[in-house]
Amino acid sequence: MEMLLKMKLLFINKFRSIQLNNLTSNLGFLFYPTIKRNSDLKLFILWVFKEISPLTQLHQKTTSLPFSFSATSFTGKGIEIRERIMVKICCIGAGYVGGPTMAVIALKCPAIEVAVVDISVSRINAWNSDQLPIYEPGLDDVVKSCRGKNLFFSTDVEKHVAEADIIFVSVNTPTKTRGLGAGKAADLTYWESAARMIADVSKSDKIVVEKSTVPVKTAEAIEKILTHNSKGVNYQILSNPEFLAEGTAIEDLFAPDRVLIGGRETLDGQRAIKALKAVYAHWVPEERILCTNLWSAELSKLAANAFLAQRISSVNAMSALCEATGADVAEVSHAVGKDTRIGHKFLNASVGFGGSCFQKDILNLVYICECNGLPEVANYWKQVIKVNDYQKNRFVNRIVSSMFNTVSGKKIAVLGFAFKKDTGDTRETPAIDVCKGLLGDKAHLSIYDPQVTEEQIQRDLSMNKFDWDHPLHLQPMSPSSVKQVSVVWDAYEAAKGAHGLCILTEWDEFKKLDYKKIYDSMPKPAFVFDGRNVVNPQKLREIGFIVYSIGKPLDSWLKDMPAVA
Ligand SMILES: NC(=O)C1=CN([C@@H]2O[C@H](COP(=O)(O)OP(=O)(O)OC[C@H]3O[C@@H](n4cnc5c(N)ncnc54)[C@H](O)[C@@H]3O)[C@@H](O)[C@H]2O)C=CC1
Ligand SMILES: O=C(O)[C@H]1O[C@H](OP(=O)(O)OP(=O)(O)OC[C@H]2O[C@@H](n3ccc(=O)[nH]c3=O)[C@H](O)[C@@H]2O)[C@H](O)[C@@H](O)[C@@H]1O
Repeated sequence: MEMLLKMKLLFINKFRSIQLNNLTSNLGFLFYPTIKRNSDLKLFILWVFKEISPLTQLHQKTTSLPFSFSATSFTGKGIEIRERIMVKICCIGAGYVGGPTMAVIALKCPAIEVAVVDISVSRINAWNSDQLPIYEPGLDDVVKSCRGKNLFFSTDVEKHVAEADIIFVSVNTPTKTRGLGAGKAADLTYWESAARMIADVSKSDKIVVEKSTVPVKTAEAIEKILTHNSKGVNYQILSNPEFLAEGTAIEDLFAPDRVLIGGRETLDGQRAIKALKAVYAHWVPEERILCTNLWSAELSKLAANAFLAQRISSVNAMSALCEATGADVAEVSHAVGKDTRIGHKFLNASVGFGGSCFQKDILNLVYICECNGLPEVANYWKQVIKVNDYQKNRFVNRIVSSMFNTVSGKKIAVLGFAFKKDTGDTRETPAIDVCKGLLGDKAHLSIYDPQVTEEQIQRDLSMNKFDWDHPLHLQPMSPSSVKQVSVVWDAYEAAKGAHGLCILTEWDEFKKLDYKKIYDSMPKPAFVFDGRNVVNPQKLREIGFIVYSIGKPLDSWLKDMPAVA
């Protein structure tokens, strides 16, 4: 059969059963790969656009899921289409989530134009420079391969929002520090202002996607803001929470365990889900894209973080018992994790979990439980945070009590400040609480982290709790620096002349340090407090150190000392 006819038939068959409203998204997402490979492309495209254009115009007028169209252009031998039916995505919030997720969408979907916008000029400038604002393995390559092609970073928030078909909102959702729910509830100020701005500037229908982690039922509130200010524009709200972990963000985005999309159970809601699903379907296998109702998607994100944090608090609670009994927490978690029902991941005892989300999201969950009259459930989850605080306090108390009950005037070297390895992020890092605890006992700290700057460490140590979770320009600008803290760029320099050395982040390089050299540079007795179980305590004891490792059998020096917070 003549190729052109074949293609027309294929086209007609393929789209016969599809409603007009879905036609264009299907054209864009499904059909393009087929026609791209055909030699009769030019004639076929002309046919499609002659016949289909009127329909697409109609589509734009009638559907609640608008898609932008650009003219096709033919180059060279008439084979290549440079521009075609194109979806435009805009992401509000160019942070740890917005930046990497959008970069990966742009990489995997060359047909989609992605604009990432932010009110922070310095952040956007950094995204447009060689020095990206966040450190994340693999991110540079992804950004470099799409930036300026189909990935753009801009402060022109309103323009990109107005042009977009799908708007992701990935702004801060900090813990409230004042008023109703202070210390627990999520502060939705930034979300609300983003929603109001979307309503102000939108002239065409939009799919608005919750990417930030938000309380259950936020979509309802957002829907109200948008529809009450809609000026005839239709909005569909989807919940598409993000599960990436920092340090492995690109890996996680390339091969997610699952992508979760929640939407309304109406026809329009289901269409919106389909449109977003089509974006992820470019690289995520169909069975990994889970579609649910809105509230399940919103709650699943809070539940997932709560479950993960709960595992860490469980193993950390065990670590205290190990120290009291002579058991070794690494052996216990290995034995427990061998049970396939439990699994081995996320069972590493530590000085406590950190990061921008676990604590915030559990507090948020606790607040939601309380508001729904479920105090027992709220208390259950609250305990996860209490154990985490206990673990950090216990660590500080171990240091102070080992060193003759005072660290006043003593130099303590701190290795690692980020909340985990392979990131420069310090939000809610346990290092802040440990350092503040030691400073409270008048220690002098010499801190080294391969990815965290002096300015950041000083800010973190002088900022109030939760102040960090706001756009940069709204954070306290020049907090006074803490005098007993120096920040150095080498672990050996940090340790020189220190009475004790504590390891607070599990950077690989801390495993390979020359601890004999370090020992020789320290006054005696020399102590190592390993909050991440990165060193071999036995080897260090052979050098001469007094060693405390979380959840490991205690050094004889520590045995009679008070252990608990
Ligand atoms: N960091 C992480 O690994 C993960 C974070 N999340 C959630 O994603 C959300 C964002 O988190 P991050 O990216 O870490 O935060 P972030 O602080 O790195 O980024 C948020 C960005 O939003 C911008 N912003 C705030 N209000 C704005 C507005 N009205 N218009 C334009 N830009 C605005 C800020 O300037 C900031 O650059 C939070 O809800 C968080 O809980 C979810 C999964 C993982
Ligand atoms: O919502 C979020 O922000 C994200 O929170 C976590 O990701 P992240 O905080 O980047 O890093 P994790 O690897 O989960 O580590 C969190 C903290 O727990 C600590 N941890 C982790 C694992 C473990 O076994 N023990 C332990 O102490 C880490 O050192 C770190 O301080 C979740 O893993 C992500 O799925 C989620 O998307």
